[in-house]
Parts: sequence; C-alpha cells; structure tokens
Amino acid sequence: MPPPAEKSRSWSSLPAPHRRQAITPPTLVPAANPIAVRLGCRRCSHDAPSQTQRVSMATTSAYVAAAGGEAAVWPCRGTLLRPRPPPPRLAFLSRTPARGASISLPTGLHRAAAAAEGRTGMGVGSEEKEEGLTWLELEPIDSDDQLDWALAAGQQRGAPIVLLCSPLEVIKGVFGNSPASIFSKILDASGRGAESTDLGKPGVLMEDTKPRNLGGSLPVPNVQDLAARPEDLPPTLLDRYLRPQPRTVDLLPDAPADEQEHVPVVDLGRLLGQEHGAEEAARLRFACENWGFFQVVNHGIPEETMEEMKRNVMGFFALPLAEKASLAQKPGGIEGYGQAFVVSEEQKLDWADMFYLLTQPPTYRDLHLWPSHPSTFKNCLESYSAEVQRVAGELLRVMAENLGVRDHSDMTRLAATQSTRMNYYPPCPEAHVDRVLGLSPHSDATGLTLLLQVSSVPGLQIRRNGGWLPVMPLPGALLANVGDVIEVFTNGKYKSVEHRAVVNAREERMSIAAFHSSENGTTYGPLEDIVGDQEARYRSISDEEFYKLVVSSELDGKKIMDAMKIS
Ligand SMILES: O=C(O)CCC(=O)C(=O)O
Ligand SMILES: [Fe+2]
Repeated sequence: MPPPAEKSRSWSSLPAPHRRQAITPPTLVPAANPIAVRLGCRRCSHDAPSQTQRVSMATTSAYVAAAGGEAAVWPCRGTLLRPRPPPPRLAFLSRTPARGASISLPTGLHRAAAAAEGRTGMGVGSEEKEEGLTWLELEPIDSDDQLDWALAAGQQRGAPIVLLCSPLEVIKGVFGNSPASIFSKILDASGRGAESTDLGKPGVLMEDTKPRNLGGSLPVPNVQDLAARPEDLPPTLLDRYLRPQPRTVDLLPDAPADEQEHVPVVDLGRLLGQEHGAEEAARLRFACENWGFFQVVNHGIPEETMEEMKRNVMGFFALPLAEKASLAQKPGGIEGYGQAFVVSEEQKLDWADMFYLLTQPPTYRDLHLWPSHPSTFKNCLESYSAEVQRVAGELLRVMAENLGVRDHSDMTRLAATQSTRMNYYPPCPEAHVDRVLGLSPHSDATGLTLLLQVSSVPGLQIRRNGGWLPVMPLPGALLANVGDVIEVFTNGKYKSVEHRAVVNAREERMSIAAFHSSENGTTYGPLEDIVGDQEARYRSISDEEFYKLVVSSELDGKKIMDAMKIS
C-alpha cells in the first residue's frame, strides 16, 4: 500500500502555534550536548491519525539508536522512550523519502508552549498520556536560515535534535546547496566534528527509501492448522503438497553419516583476532569458494540471547491461530504471518508456515506486525537481530579482504538491512512424509544468510555433488550461507548453494533465518575489483527490479541466478 500522502507543509503555512516559540535565532556555537541527527522520514507505513504521530514514530528509532536508549513503541499510540546517556558520537541513521526537511524536538517543550497558550497537546493524542520523552515535529526547514535557526534552538534547549530529510534532489532544490555542506554545518553545531559512525558516513547524505512493496504471495491454507487435524485433509488439498517424486531418491547415494562434519566451521573470535586471523580467513575463503555454507561458532552472541530467541519463536508459533492470523500478511505484501513465493494455484506447496519481518534497520520495521505475545518477543528480536547483523558485517568484512575488494564497504553494505524469516514445519502425516517438502529447493536471494535452528530436529539439506546432503547445525552455531547477491557481486567466485527443508512425521521443526542485504535503492552487479579485466558474468540491475523478480517467482532452485547470468 502506498504511504499516506503527506500534506504539503512549509514554514510559513504552519499554524501560528507551531511558529510561536520563544527562541532567539540563531547564534551557532559548538554544542555541549550531542545532537542526534537522523536522515529519515516523516512518514510511517501505517495511517497515523496525525502528522505529528507519524513523525514521532519515524523518529523513535533514530533517537533510540543515537541515545543508545531503549524504547517501547506502540504504532499510532505514541512512543515511550527511556533514554540512556547520550552516545559518544553523532549518529547518521537510515533514510527514507519525505517531502521536506524538518527538525524535531522532545515534546516537553512543546507541551510547555502549548500550555502557555492554553492549548492541550498540539495534536499529540495519546502520546500526552505516556510518561517520558516523546517526540514532536517542530518545524519544517526549507532554507539555510531555518536550518541555522533550528540548530540554534536545539542548542539552547540542550535537546537532541532529529533532522528528518528528504531525498537528495529535494534537499538540493530546497537549499540550493550541497547536502555535504549542510551536514557539516550540523556536525559543527553538534560539536562533534566529522567523526565517522558505524551507521553511516558523516557529511554524506545517504538517500534511501523504506522498502517498497514488491509484491506478495497467493494465500494458502495454514499448515499448522491442517497438520492438527490430518483426518480432515481433503485429497484435493493434500495433492497440492504431494510432489511427484519421493524425496529420498535424490539423496546423495554415498553420503557417509558423518559427512555433515565436513561443512566447514569458522570461528569468528579467531577470525577477528590477531593471532589466528589469517588461518581462519583462509578457512572462510575455502568455505565460500567450495561450499557456500559454513557454521559460525564463537560468534559472540550471548547464549541467553539465542536461547531466548528460540523460546520466543516457539512461543509465537504455539499461539492460537486467530492470534497469529491477526499478524497475517496483507494482500500483495510479504511481511507478516503466512507464506511466500506462491505464484500459481498449480504449484506444489510447502508444508510450512512462516512469519517474516523486516528487522534492520529499525526504520524499516512495521511494528504493527511485531507480536505482543510472547511479551518478550519484541525486545528479544530487537537484540537478537542486532547481534546477528553484527556477525554478518564482520564476516562480510573478512570476505572483502579475502576477495581483494579495496573498499570493504562494497561488501559490508550487504549487512545494512536484515529481514527475518521464522519457519514453522509441522509434523507431516507419516504416509506422505516422503513426498512432501517443508521448503522447496532454492538459493537465498539476498546477500548473507545466518540461520538459527530452534531444536535438534533435522531437516535442512544442501545441494552437494548432485545430491542432497543433510546438515545439522552444531549446538550454539549459526549456519551461514552465501546468497544470490553475493554470487552476483563476486561475479560467481562465491556461489549461492541450493538448499531445501524436509519434514518429519512426528516432530515439528522451526528455524530462524536472517537475510542480510544492502539498503534499498542500490544496484546489484559484479564488483569492479573482482571483475578486473575479465568479463562480467552477471547483469547489473536495480535491487528493486531484482527483488520484484524474486518475489514473483516460485522457489525453484537457482532460477533467479540463471536469469541474472549473461549468456
Ligand atoms: O529451515 C531451514 O533449515 C532452512 C530455512 C531456509 O532455507 C530459508 O528460510 O530460506
Ligand atoms: Fe534458504
């Protein structure tokens, strides 16, 4: 669904109370307090009742990330922030388009101003009732002077400022100035200078969009529900799950039982350390070149975080169907509870349900779809997803080194976004188990996947030497695999590997796959440093075009890569 159209607003068109602030404009001095700057959006993906609330939702994650704080967010109902001490550095966060630049300040001051005018709340609605800091839009900025004014206002109030920006061309049009000079002004005003951050490059406007809707899947029955009453499964429906060929026939003929030990293991602690770094990097290179899959151990994610994530996912899938269904995918969208990649009534269906969420960066999240039960789910997913994203970034950096990519960010940008797919494979009636698959053969259409298996029930199989090799993750390990985007970036040097999930007659199985990719609005194509003087073997296309192709296709081996190859 397109975002709600924003009312066009300008400084002078604002109602008077917005402008009546007792601030002496502008004498910019280096700030004692850091100013949090967010290049972001003034819209939310949902219909908030007021502009103000949209802004407050959009700024939440910026503030939280900048302040290193915690937040509990209720879509359209306001935001409760529990700030922690300010961050050591200025943070540039992710970006989405909006019509104009604006600056936001904490609401307390607005409340004071509103109260002085005998008004209550300036349209903040339920936000007023929450304790703690909330955010309000202060003013749109549409000139250099106004920017100075707002920065000075922020300084005077010692308040964190959230700057919400438009796409690059709008900024250029409005300010007639280069974005870099605007941002260096902000950096100077913050007293932080041009420090770099983990989240972006200061002085560089990173133009971006919230993910566009790239399409969805045809609706399918809920498999957990079908599995709960197999006797009611009509033969015509069952037929949609039964594949022509028993799954056992294509198992690797001679796969020794212990073959899975050969899926390479990479020790992240060693990889990042001085002493064994080179040795471990060679292991990573070998895994990427020869397997496309490896297990990551010693990754630094606290065991408790992993275990809690598993408990929450189990708890979520154990909820009554009606409660899960309240988080169902919307028609034409992929995020939420349901299934993906079903594009025709004829195709064979997977014996599984999935719950899919955009998890990083925080501004990409649709918090409507984050479950309230189990009550720990949201916080847990928040911590888990950040940890996993860190691991992805670290692995990608060493991959860049291994590949001789000079600017590591060419690879590490593939950890900029993350989506999390929680898979639930119910037990399948014994009589059919051999002809039913939990997840059709596919390669992952993103950059790097990190998979956490929830229990010890086996199910994952990878394509190897012409057959299917069962893989059982080591306890506490994450299973990593190279996705299609890395295959394209590396011009085929690292290949994504087909895999599938089989089902079990008696036991349910769950897995949590975190897919990492670049921000929206980029191009996918072979990296120059890798192609060198050779031929590019894959086409370069926009990520949007790429993902539209992915979402509108049935999961079918490496079909997407075939479409990307230059023949
Ligand atoms: O459940 C599994 O082990 C595999 C999941 C997977 O491949 C996916 O979600 O893409
Ligand atoms: Fe996968």
